[in-house]
Amino acid sequence: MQPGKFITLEGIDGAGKSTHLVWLENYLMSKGITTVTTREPGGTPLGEQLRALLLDQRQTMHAETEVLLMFAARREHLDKVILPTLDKGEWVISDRFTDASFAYQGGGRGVALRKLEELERWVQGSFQPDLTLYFDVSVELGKQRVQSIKAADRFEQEQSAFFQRVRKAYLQRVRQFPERIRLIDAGRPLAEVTASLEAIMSEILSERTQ
Ligand SMILES: Nc1ncnc2c1ncn2[C@@H]1O[C@H](COP(=O)(O)OP(=O)(O)O)[C@@H](O)[C@H]1O
Ligand SMILES: Cc1cn([C@H]2C[C@H](O)[C@@H](COP(=O)(O)OP(=O)(O)O)O2)c(=O)[nH]c1=O
Repeated sequence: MQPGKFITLEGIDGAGKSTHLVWLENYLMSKGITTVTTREPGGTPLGEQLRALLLDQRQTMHAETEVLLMFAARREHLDKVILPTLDKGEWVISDRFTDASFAYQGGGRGVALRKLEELERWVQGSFQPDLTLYFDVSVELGKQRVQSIKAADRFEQEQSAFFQRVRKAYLQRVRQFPERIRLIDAGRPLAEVTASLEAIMSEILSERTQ
Protein backbone atom coordinates (compact mmCIF):
# COMPACT_ATOMS: atom_id res chain seq x y z
CA MET A 1 0.00 0.00 0.00
CA GLN A 2 1.27 3.48 -0.88
CA PRO A 3 1.16 5.78 2.16
CA GLY A 4 -1.36 8.61 1.99
CA LYS A 5 -0.23 12.17 1.37
CA PHE A 6 -0.93 15.14 3.58
CA ILE A 7 -1.74 18.32 1.66
CA THR A 8 -2.38 21.67 3.33
CA LEU A 9 -3.86 24.85 1.88
CA GLU A 10 -2.71 28.21 3.19
CA GLY A 11 -3.21 31.89 2.53
CA ILE A 12 -4.73 34.99 4.07
CA ASP A 13 -8.50 35.11 4.41
CA GLY A 14 -10.17 35.41 0.99
CA ALA A 15 -7.25 33.86 -0.93
CA GLY A 16 -9.46 31.08 -2.31
CA LYS A 17 -8.47 28.11 -0.13
CA SER A 18 -11.98 26.80 0.53
CA THR A 19 -12.89 27.12 -3.14
CA HIS A 20 -9.83 25.14 -4.22
CA LEU A 21 -10.17 22.59 -1.47
CA VAL A 22 -13.44 21.47 -3.08
CA TRP A 23 -11.79 21.47 -6.51
CA LEU A 24 -8.86 19.42 -5.19
CA GLU A 25 -11.11 16.87 -3.52
CA ASN A 26 -12.97 16.30 -6.81
CA TYR A 27 -9.75 16.21 -8.83
CA LEU A 28 -8.18 13.55 -6.60
CA MET A 29 -11.41 11.55 -6.59
CA SER A 30 -11.36 11.57 -10.41
CA LYS A 31 -7.85 10.05 -10.18
CA GLY A 32 -9.14 7.26 -7.91
CA ILE A 33 -7.59 8.69 -4.72
CA THR A 34 -9.62 8.56 -1.52
CA THR A 35 -9.33 11.78 0.47
CA VAL A 36 -10.50 13.12 3.78
CA THR A 37 -10.93 16.89 3.85
CA THR A 38 -10.62 18.76 7.09
CA ARG A 39 -9.70 22.14 8.54
CA GLU A 40 -7.83 23.97 11.28
CA PRO A 41 -8.54 25.10 13.81
CA GLY A 42 -11.06 22.27 14.03
CA GLY A 43 -11.48 18.90 12.35
CA THR A 44 -12.51 17.04 15.54
CA PRO A 45 -15.42 17.61 17.96
CA LEU A 46 -13.09 19.16 20.56
CA GLY A 47 -11.17 21.08 17.89
CA GLU A 48 -14.40 22.57 16.56
CA GLN A 49 -15.27 23.77 20.07
CA LEU A 50 -11.84 25.39 20.33
CA ARG A 51 -12.38 26.92 16.89
CA ALA A 52 -15.64 28.50 18.05
CA LEU A 53 -13.81 30.12 20.97
CA LEU A 54 -10.88 31.21 18.81
CA LEU A 55 -13.05 32.84 16.15
CA ASP A 56 -15.68 34.40 18.43
CA GLN A 57 -15.23 38.13 18.04
CA ARG A 58 -16.51 38.80 21.59
CA GLN A 59 -13.73 36.61 23.06
CA THR A 60 -10.52 38.32 24.17
CA MET A 61 -7.34 36.35 24.88
CA HIS A 62 -3.58 36.71 25.22
CA ALA A 63 -1.69 36.01 21.97
CA GLU A 64 0.04 33.05 23.61
CA THR A 65 -3.28 31.63 24.81
CA GLU A 66 -4.35 31.80 21.17
CA VAL A 67 -1.23 29.87 20.11
CA LEU A 68 -1.71 27.24 22.80
CA LEU A 69 -5.34 26.68 21.80
CA MET A 70 -4.35 26.39 18.11
CA PHE A 71 -1.76 23.74 18.97
CA ALA A 72 -4.13 21.98 21.40
CA ALA A 73 -6.68 21.65 18.58
CA ARG A 74 -3.86 20.47 16.27
CA ARG A 75 -2.70 17.78 18.70
CA GLU A 76 -6.22 16.36 18.75
CA HIS A 77 -6.53 16.68 14.97
CA LEU A 78 -3.30 14.74 14.39
CA ASP A 79 -4.31 12.01 16.82
CA LYS A 80 -7.93 11.54 15.74
CA VAL A 81 -7.95 12.40 12.03
CA ILE A 82 -4.69 13.15 10.23
CA LEU A 83 -2.40 10.31 11.31
CA PRO A 84 -5.02 7.50 11.34
CA THR A 85 -6.20 8.50 7.84
CA LEU A 86 -2.68 8.57 6.40
CA ASP A 87 -2.00 5.18 8.05
CA LYS A 88 -4.95 3.75 6.10
CA GLY A 89 -3.31 4.90 2.85
CA GLU A 90 -5.87 7.68 2.28
CA TRP A 91 -4.95 11.29 1.60
CA VAL A 92 -5.73 14.21 3.92
CA ILE A 93 -6.41 17.72 2.62
CA SER A 94 -6.51 20.36 5.32
CA ASP A 95 -7.70 23.94 5.04
CA ARG A 96 -4.73 25.36 7.04
CA PHE A 97 -2.16 23.76 9.37
CA THR A 98 0.94 24.90 11.28
CA ASP A 99 2.14 27.43 8.67
CA ALA A 100 -0.96 29.43 9.68
CA SER A 101 0.29 29.60 13.29
CA PHE A 102 3.65 30.95 12.09
CA ALA A 103 1.87 33.46 9.84
CA TYR A 104 -1.02 34.63 12.07
CA GLN A 105 0.33 34.20 15.60
CA GLY A 106 4.00 34.71 14.65
CA GLY A 107 3.74 37.36 11.91
CA GLY A 108 0.36 38.86 12.82
CA ARG A 109 0.52 38.86 16.63
CA GLY A 110 4.29 38.91 17.11
CA VAL A 111 4.61 35.66 19.11
CA ALA A 112 8.28 34.61 19.26
CA LEU A 113 9.35 32.18 16.53
CA ARG A 114 11.28 30.15 19.08
CA LYS A 115 8.09 29.46 21.07
CA LEU A 116 6.20 28.44 17.93
CA GLU A 117 9.02 26.12 16.88
CA GLU A 118 9.06 24.57 20.32
CA LEU A 119 5.33 23.88 20.21
CA GLU A 120 5.61 22.55 16.67
CA ARG A 121 8.28 20.07 17.80
CA TRP A 122 6.26 19.12 20.84
CA VAL A 123 3.01 18.50 18.96
CA GLN A 124 4.33 17.17 15.63
CA GLY A 125 7.87 15.89 16.19
CA SER A 126 9.31 15.90 12.68
CA PHE A 127 5.93 15.38 10.97
CA GLN A 128 5.23 17.89 8.15
CA PRO A 129 2.79 18.11 5.25
CA ASP A 130 3.95 16.42 2.03
CA LEU A 131 2.76 19.45 0.09
CA THR A 132 1.55 22.91 1.06
CA LEU A 133 -0.31 25.06 -1.46
CA TYR A 134 0.05 28.71 -0.54
CA PHE A 135 -2.50 30.94 -2.28
CA ASP A 136 -0.96 34.39 -2.45
CA VAL A 137 -3.25 37.38 -2.74
CA SER A 138 -2.93 41.05 -1.86
CA VAL A 139 -4.49 42.12 1.42
CA GLU A 140 -6.89 44.46 -0.40
CA LEU A 141 -8.19 41.74 -2.71
CA GLY A 142 -8.49 39.14 0.08
CA LYS A 143 -10.49 41.62 2.13
CA GLN A 144 -12.80 42.49 -0.75
CA ARG A 145 -13.54 38.82 -1.35
CA VAL A 146 -14.43 37.95 2.25
CA GLN A 147 -16.37 41.14 2.92
CA SER A 148 -18.88 40.15 0.32
CA ILE A 149 -19.80 36.85 2.01
CA LYS A 150 -20.28 36.90 5.79
CA ALA A 151 -19.79 38.76 9.08
CA ALA A 152 -16.11 39.10 10.08
CA ASP A 153 -14.76 36.68 12.72
CA ARG A 154 -12.07 37.57 15.32
CA PHE A 155 -9.27 37.35 12.72
CA GLU A 156 -11.12 38.83 9.76
CA GLN A 157 -11.93 41.97 11.76
CA GLU A 158 -8.21 42.76 12.11
CA GLN A 159 -6.78 45.80 10.30
CA SER A 160 -4.91 45.64 7.00
CA ALA A 161 -1.53 46.07 8.75
CA PHE A 162 -2.14 42.76 10.57
CA PHE A 163 -2.80 40.94 7.27
CA GLN A 164 0.26 42.57 5.68
CA ARG A 165 2.37 41.02 8.45
CA VAL A 166 0.60 37.67 8.03
CA ARG A 167 1.25 37.68 4.28
CA LYS A 168 4.88 38.65 4.82
CA ALA A 169 5.32 35.75 7.24
CA TYR A 170 3.74 33.33 4.74
CA LEU A 171 6.11 34.55 2.00
CA GLN A 172 9.00 34.03 4.40
CA ARG A 173 7.85 30.42 4.95
CA VAL A 174 7.70 29.90 1.16
CA ARG A 175 11.34 30.99 0.91
CA GLN A 176 12.33 28.88 3.90
CA PHE A 177 10.67 25.65 2.68
CA PRO A 178 10.76 25.76 -1.12
CA GLU A 179 10.57 21.94 -1.43
CA ARG A 180 7.34 21.68 0.51
CA ILE A 181 5.48 24.95 -0.12
CA ARG A 182 4.28 25.89 -3.61
CA LEU A 183 3.19 29.48 -4.20
CA ILE A 184 0.13 30.06 -6.39
CA ASP A 185 -0.68 33.61 -7.52
CA ALA A 186 -4.31 33.69 -6.41
CA GLY A 187 -4.99 37.28 -7.47
CA ARG A 188 -5.80 36.10 -11.00
CA PRO A 189 -9.20 35.01 -12.33
CA LEU A 190 -10.45 31.75 -10.82
CA ALA A 191 -9.90 29.63 -13.96
CA GLU A 192 -6.23 30.66 -14.10
CA VAL A 193 -5.65 29.91 -10.42
CA THR A 194 -7.28 26.50 -10.83
CA ALA A 195 -5.12 25.79 -13.91
CA SER A 196 -1.95 26.49 -11.87
CA LEU A 197 -3.17 24.18 -9.15
CA GLU A 198 -3.95 21.46 -11.69
CA ALA A 199 -0.42 21.75 -13.12
CA ILE A 200 1.11 21.29 -9.67
CA MET A 201 -1.13 18.33 -8.86
CA SER A 202 -0.42 16.58 -12.12
CA GLU A 203 3.31 16.94 -11.39
CA ILE A 204 2.81 15.46 -7.91
CA LEU A 205 0.79 12.55 -9.26
CA SER A 206 3.32 11.80 -11.98
CA GLU A 207 6.10 11.67 -9.34
CA ARG A 208 3.98 9.19 -7.43
CA THR A 209 3.62 6.79 -10.36
CA GLN A 210 7.30 6.92 -11.37
N1 LIG B 1 -9.45 33.69 -8.17
C1 LIG B 1 -10.62 34.17 -7.75
N2 LIG B 1 -11.24 35.15 -8.44
C2 LIG B 1 -12.42 35.66 -8.02
N3 LIG B 1 -13.08 35.26 -6.90
C3 LIG B 1 -12.52 34.28 -6.18
C4 LIG B 1 -11.27 33.69 -6.55
N4 LIG B 1 -10.96 32.75 -5.62
C5 LIG B 1 -11.96 32.75 -4.72
N5 LIG B 1 -12.91 33.67 -5.04
C6 LIG B 1 -14.14 34.01 -4.30
O1 LIG B 1 -13.70 34.72 -3.15
C7 LIG B 1 -14.46 34.35 -2.01
C8 LIG B 1 -13.50 33.83 -0.92
O2 LIG B 1 -12.92 32.59 -1.36
P1 LIG B 1 -12.66 31.37 -0.37
O3 LIG B 1 -12.31 30.19 -1.19
O4 LIG B 1 -13.80 31.24 0.60
O5 LIG B 1 -11.36 31.94 0.39
P2 LIG B 1 -10.64 31.45 1.72
O6 LIG B 1 -11.14 30.07 2.05
O7 LIG B 1 -9.19 31.46 1.34
O8 LIG B 1 -10.96 32.48 2.77
C9 LIG B 1 -15.48 33.33 -2.49
O9 LIG B 1 -16.68 34.03 -2.75
C10 LIG B 1 -14.88 32.80 -3.78
O10 LIG B 1 -15.87 32.38 -4.69
C1 LIG C 1 -4.89 27.05 11.79
C2 LIG C 1 -4.84 28.48 12.20
C3 LIG C 1 -5.83 29.38 11.80
N1 LIG C 1 -5.77 30.67 12.18
C4 LIG C 1 -6.83 31.61 11.79
C5 LIG C 1 -6.81 32.06 10.36
C6 LIG C 1 -8.25 32.30 9.99
O1 LIG C 1 -8.53 33.67 10.11
C7 LIG C 1 -9.05 31.57 11.06
C8 LIG C 1 -9.98 30.50 10.55
O2 LIG C 1 -9.55 30.02 9.35
P1 LIG C 1 -10.49 29.80 8.07
O3 LIG C 1 -10.99 28.40 8.13
O4 LIG C 1 -9.69 30.19 6.90
O5 LIG C 1 -11.70 30.77 8.23
P2 LIG C 1 -12.98 30.91 7.26
O6 LIG C 1 -13.95 29.83 7.69
O7 LIG C 1 -13.41 32.28 7.59
O8 LIG C 1 -12.48 30.72 5.84
O9 LIG C 1 -8.10 30.99 11.96
C9 LIG C 1 -4.73 31.13 12.97
O10 LIG C 1 -4.68 32.31 13.33
N2 LIG C 1 -3.74 30.26 13.36
C10 LIG C 1 -3.75 28.94 13.01
O11 LIG C 1 -2.83 28.17 13.40
